[in-house]
Amino acid sequence: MASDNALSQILTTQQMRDAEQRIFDAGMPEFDLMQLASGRAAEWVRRIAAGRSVTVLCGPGNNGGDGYVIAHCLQKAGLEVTIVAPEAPKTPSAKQALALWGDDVLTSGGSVQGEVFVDCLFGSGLTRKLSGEHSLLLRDLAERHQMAIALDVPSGIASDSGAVLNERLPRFDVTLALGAWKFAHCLLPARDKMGTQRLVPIGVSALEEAAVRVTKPKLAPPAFADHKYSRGLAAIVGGDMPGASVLAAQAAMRAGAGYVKLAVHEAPNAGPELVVDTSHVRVALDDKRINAVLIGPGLARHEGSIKALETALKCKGALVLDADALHLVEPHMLDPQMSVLATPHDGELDALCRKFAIVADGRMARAKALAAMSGMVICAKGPDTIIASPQGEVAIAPPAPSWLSIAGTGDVLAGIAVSRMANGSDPFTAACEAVWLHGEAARICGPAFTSLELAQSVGRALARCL
Ligand SMILES: NC(=O)C1=CN([C@@H]2O[C@H](COP(=O)(O)OP(=O)(O)OC[C@H]3O[C@@H](n4cnc5c(N)ncnc54)[C@H](OP(=O)(O)O)[C@@H]3O)[C@@H](O)[C@H]2O)[C@H](O)CC1
Ligand SMILES: [K+]
Repeated sequence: MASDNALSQILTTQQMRDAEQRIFDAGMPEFDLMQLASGRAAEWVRRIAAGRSVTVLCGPGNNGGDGYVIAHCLQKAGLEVTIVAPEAPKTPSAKQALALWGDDVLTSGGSVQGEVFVDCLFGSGLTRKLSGEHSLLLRDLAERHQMAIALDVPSGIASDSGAVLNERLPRFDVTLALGAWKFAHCLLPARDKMGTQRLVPIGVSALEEAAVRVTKPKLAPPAFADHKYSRGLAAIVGGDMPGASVLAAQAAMRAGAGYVKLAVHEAPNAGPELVVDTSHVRVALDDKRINAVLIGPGLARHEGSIKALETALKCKGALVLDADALHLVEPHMLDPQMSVLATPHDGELDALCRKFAIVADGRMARAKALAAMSGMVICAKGPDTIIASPQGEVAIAPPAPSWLSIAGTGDVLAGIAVSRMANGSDPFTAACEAVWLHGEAARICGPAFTSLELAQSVGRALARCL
């Protein structure tokens, strides 16, 4: 498992430096690590270039040092290579790398006509926005080549926040992350600049406190002796707009729970496979066998909804709060003994942060602070979904199809999550599993699907995790 975690962990610049330091302390000289990292990155560039000429833009730090080594490896492999370096190397390893290259270096890019461009101007050590001169050089070279590859982090992007510091930065076709993922590889707007991403492993070990990328969960089929209650009973509380809770239930039935019950005051037009309980929500939820409850999708916001939410909160078990429930819940209503997962989109995250008096910059900081303050696991959903636990764990979803940007997909996500929690997953694990299954269901659907089709694909997504 440790090696799996090392490949999915997301490190800050400081954590990356500490990890490198541990490698140096274990006896590897700094320049050897640069040669190892750059040699492996060069192999990616060589395959992508497929015989085409390569231009490498080198900066003054170790990202630039990597560039000189990559250029050297590619030249040795027989490719035509040009280096543009507006500044001389400053670090000892970058100076050694220039010496290894030992050939001409252009200080401006005006006359360069290559086919594949590699950006090694700045990487994780970028501390401020690019100067006008650097920004223009980068854009100009990227535009004059057929394709652009960024080494580690594209220049002009803040590694720890994913902020894009300059306007009109190029969009890269490929980004090669060195040693570990950085937050910029996972968060918008940076991720949108990076094209296809590949991780170049260099032997960094797994860090217990590191954030991780959500990876495919390993799920088990039901045991031979299992029955519907041992697999988990999930109750979904519907409201004035029952369509949303039907979508959640359709997803929940395919995500692991053995029994999904929809509690609504009026039976919706749904298939015979769905168990609908139209008794009062107090009666419907008064069942000790219920393992997890979802409330929020289609609930509406009125006195009756608050009563339903209070009833759900009295169940004392596992709870998923979504949509309207996130607007209705108040800090004093939450019992610290409960396992609660909240699945807010950006507007709902804002509303929750106001209620819990959270003041923090950026979605990740807000999700982490809200989780710590409220005791809930927060799944801040969006194109770069962030999952944060009260204990400080953080997971970020890998890219999912942009076709998910339709109404109803949030209801499907909440339905998967409550099913996983009824099946026994803790809220943080359930959120990671749900996010992965949701993305995979969208990939199975292909372009332009409905939310019901998405819910109906969850079973096939789950099959890929067995
Ligand atoms: N991940 C690994 O295990 C390895 C990574 N390597 C590579 O090293 C870089 C990080 O190298 P580092 O030297 O820390 O940083 P950079 O090369 O990104 O640049 C830092 C230098 O640039 C100056 N700076 C910062 N921002 C700007 C700016 N906007 N304009 C001009 N200059 C800037 C900074 O100095 P200041 O004092 O001026 O701030 C530094 O001189 C990582 O990305 C990998 O590519 C290694 O190869 C080993 C393995
Ligand atoms: K770079």
